[in-house]
Amino acid sequence: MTFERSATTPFADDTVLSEAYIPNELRGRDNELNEVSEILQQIIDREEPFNSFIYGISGTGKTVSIKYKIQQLQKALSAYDDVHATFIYQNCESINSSYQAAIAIVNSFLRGSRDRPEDRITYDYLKNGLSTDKKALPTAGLPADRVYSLFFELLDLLTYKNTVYCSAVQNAVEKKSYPDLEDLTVTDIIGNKQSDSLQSILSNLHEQEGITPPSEVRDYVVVVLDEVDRIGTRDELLYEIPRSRANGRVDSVTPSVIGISNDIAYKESIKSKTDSSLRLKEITFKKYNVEELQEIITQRAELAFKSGAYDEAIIGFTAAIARKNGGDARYAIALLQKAGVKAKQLEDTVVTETHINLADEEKRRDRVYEVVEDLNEHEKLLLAAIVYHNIHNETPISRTDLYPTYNQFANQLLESANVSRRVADYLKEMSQLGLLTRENAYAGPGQSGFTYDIDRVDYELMIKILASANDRPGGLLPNKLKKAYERFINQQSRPQ
Ligand SMILES: Nc1ncnc2c1ncn2[C@@H]1O[C@H](COP(=O)(O)OP(=O)(O)OP(=O)(O)O)[C@@H](O)[C@H]1O
Repeated sequence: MTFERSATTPFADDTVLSEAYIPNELRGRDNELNEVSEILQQIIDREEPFNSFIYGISGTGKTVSIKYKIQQLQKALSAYDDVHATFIYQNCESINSSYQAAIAIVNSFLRGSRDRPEDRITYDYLKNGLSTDKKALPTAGLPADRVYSLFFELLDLLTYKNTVYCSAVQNAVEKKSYPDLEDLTVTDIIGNKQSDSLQSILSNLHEQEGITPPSEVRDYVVVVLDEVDRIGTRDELLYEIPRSRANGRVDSVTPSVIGISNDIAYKESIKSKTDSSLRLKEITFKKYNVEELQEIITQRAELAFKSGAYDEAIIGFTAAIARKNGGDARYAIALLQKAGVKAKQLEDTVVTETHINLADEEKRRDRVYEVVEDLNEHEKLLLAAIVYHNIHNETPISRTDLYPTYNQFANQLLESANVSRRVADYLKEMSQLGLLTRENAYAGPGQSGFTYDIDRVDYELMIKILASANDRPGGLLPNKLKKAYERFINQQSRPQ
């Protein structure tokens, strides 16, 4: 097969549907954006910064709003030469301790600064200023104290003097070619070299060239810890960063922190730990309603698709689906992207509700797959038991009626079963994950209060996942369920 550009692609620019894209305007977040502005405004005003904790369920625009506001602040800061701010963004999704987060941040500077020319000076200076000559810190093995000292050393180095100023002086020296300063190094400029010629040039630069002297600039460092709940509740950077100046761990910069999380339990744990000295401001991002989702979808669809390549009806349709999924803007955008790909595969020139439906189905299947894969062995077998009863039209089913089937499956495949009380916890958890539906059906003393059911369309998927579970031959698919499923399929394919 040779490659040719598809004539039927509906996309004008699919990059606007990627997670990295930051829209020019954020819809439906006026209150939240105003609150974020309030914290960042302190920096423009050269005041003590607020620390903040941002909470909201998944897809409510927390990350994009922070990035958007930081971009705006950075632009605004160019008008003020007496403030300098460095923003560090760290996603903690795959990090499980403050220790690891500190290492990741130090390493992103050690590694990243070399790749970004504008940070070259920072890197040169870091090399001289950080008390390590490693190109990257190992992710294990260093004592925690050492890691945190390096982390705070790094924050303390991220000043105007070490970066913008240093590079302005170097440029000026190069332009004017001062022969006796040809071998000038970063460290010389920063002030360790007290030569008269350097000092007179510096004062000339301040007066004649309008380069602000470092003594007039206040330095801020804002550390954004996204998905901060992942780093757990011990030695938290979330508390250490705001206190680092008072504790003497830094003295050149004023650090602050923005923690972001969608974990309600973490939010509650923060509340109980914070005291007023932290100046920790909590901001809650509301779920999007259908109208707000429509605005977000319209904005993306207009940029992503060619004119006339989507049916207007998909806007409301997609918004309604996303609202049912917890008002999740990420889900809505992912549906647009998948629907566009579906239309292209089917060589349809217009993206319609049909493609959105196909995309939604595929995404739901992917989600079920992920959730089921993460269940423990006993939960998987409970699921197997419910599928078994569902095939026999015996659901909704109570825990009491379900238990013997689970017990049999678990004894056969795992050689032991959990007690009924534990099974109740599993069932509750699985309902919360959206795998099972749970109905209150109180049937009198001694009876289980709930009944459970599962969505019939997912049989094939469930069987597939169970059969490949836990890397064992035959997986966790009980024989009895396998046979019941095969009979069910045969009946379905028999002519009526
Ligand atoms: N108001 C908005 N306008 C435009 N796009 C938005 C808006 N809110 C969210 N999005 C988009 O939706 C997606 C998810 O947003 P974001 O990552 O900010 O959510 P989140 O609240 O941080 O979610 P999580 O808790 O899962 O990390 C991103 O692609 C983002 O650009």
